[in-house]
Amino acid sequence: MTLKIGVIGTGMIGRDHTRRIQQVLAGAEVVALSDYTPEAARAVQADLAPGATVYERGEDLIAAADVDAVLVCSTGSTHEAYVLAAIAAGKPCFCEKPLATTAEGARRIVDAEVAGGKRLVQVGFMRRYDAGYVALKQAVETRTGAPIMVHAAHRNPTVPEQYVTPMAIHDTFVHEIDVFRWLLGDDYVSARVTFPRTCAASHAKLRDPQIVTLTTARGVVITTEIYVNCQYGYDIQCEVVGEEGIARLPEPMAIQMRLNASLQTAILTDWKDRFVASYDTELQDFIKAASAGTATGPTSWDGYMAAVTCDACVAAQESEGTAIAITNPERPALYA
Ligand SMILES: NC(=O)c1ccc[n+]([C@@H]2O[C@H](COP(=O)([O-])OP(=O)(O)OC[C@H]3O[C@@H](n4cnc5c(N)ncnc54)[C@H](O)[C@@H]3O)[C@@H](O)[C@H]2O)c1
Ligand SMILES: O[C@H]1[C@H](O)[C@@H](O)[C@H](O)[C@@H](O)[C@H]1O
Repeated sequence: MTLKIGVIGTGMIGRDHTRRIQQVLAGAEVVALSDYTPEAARAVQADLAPGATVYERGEDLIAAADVDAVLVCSTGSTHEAYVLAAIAAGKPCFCEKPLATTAEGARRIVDAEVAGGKRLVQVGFMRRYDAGYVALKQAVETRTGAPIMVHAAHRNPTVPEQYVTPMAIHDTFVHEIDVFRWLLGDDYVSARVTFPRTCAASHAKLRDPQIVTLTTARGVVITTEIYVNCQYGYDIQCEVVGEEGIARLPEPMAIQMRLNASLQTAILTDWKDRFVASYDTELQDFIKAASAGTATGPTSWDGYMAAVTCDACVAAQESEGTAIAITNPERPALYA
């Protein structure tokens, strides 16, 4: 059976996911497209999915009889309503991060999915599918002894002008928030943010870089440098210090060169290249589960816990240097 997918939001990532479904992955085809700007959907239709129907409204795409499953790739603030509509229609739904822009919104999705009694939502936290993070998790679980500290960095070369201080949490650090919960099998109890001096490449509404310190329920302290104007490349670093040893996230594969009296390897500059294989694997996983009428991978609960943690981190930005407590509500049995 070929899973018939509808894609809502045909901007950068909606286009890229349509390409991978149409040209890379097995078992699915894009039969419907929708975007707030219909020309954007029609452009993706022309380039990648000539057989797809273009809908002016995402709600109509979700309701369409020939759409088996939905990808929500629109602007973050629109995710909640579309995911709730997909759950109401009983259709599996892959939602790009964030699941919702508020913790309350993400909780409404959790409650709707729990009320329906089965998993229908996968959140696009693709790092869990990255071969390097999978190997790191295995090393932490079997080799390093119990983790004590994590040192991490999330560096982007530049960001657009409209990127402001809280986005370093909601848009960027949200990946670390999810992947460290998964890596350590632990939840957060507090967040603190400190700001070094702002770099010259930034602007008045963006304090960059910043350092976020998360503490987990088991007492692991995670420090992450978020530096989104680092200039030199797209660089994701992570080192876990355990009782018996240290495990480090591998660098992306790169040819090592001996040239002009120096030893060189290139550093990637675009997040799409850094995680290209993980996007493929996460969506193939979605196709497999959705073909069986359900969902797998990162859950609505993970999306909700990420939103709760984001809120605490933004509060921590606003009260620079102060630890903000994070409460962990009881996890519903559906996400055990
Ligand atoms: N997992 C990742 O690494 C990753 C990477 C990039 C983006 N994202 C997420 O994907 C989402 C989209 O990001 P993007 O970079 O493609 O942004 P984008 O701005 O390129 O595309 C967003 C699209 O959504 C459309 N849109 C806006 N409101 C809409 C509505 N109500 N209904 C339908 N369409 C609507 C816009 O017209 C636009 O075409 C964001 O939530 C972003 O955080 C995730
Ligand atoms: O939307 C992007 C994307 O999620 C990248 O993975 C992240 O590195 C960027 O900071 C963010 O702006």
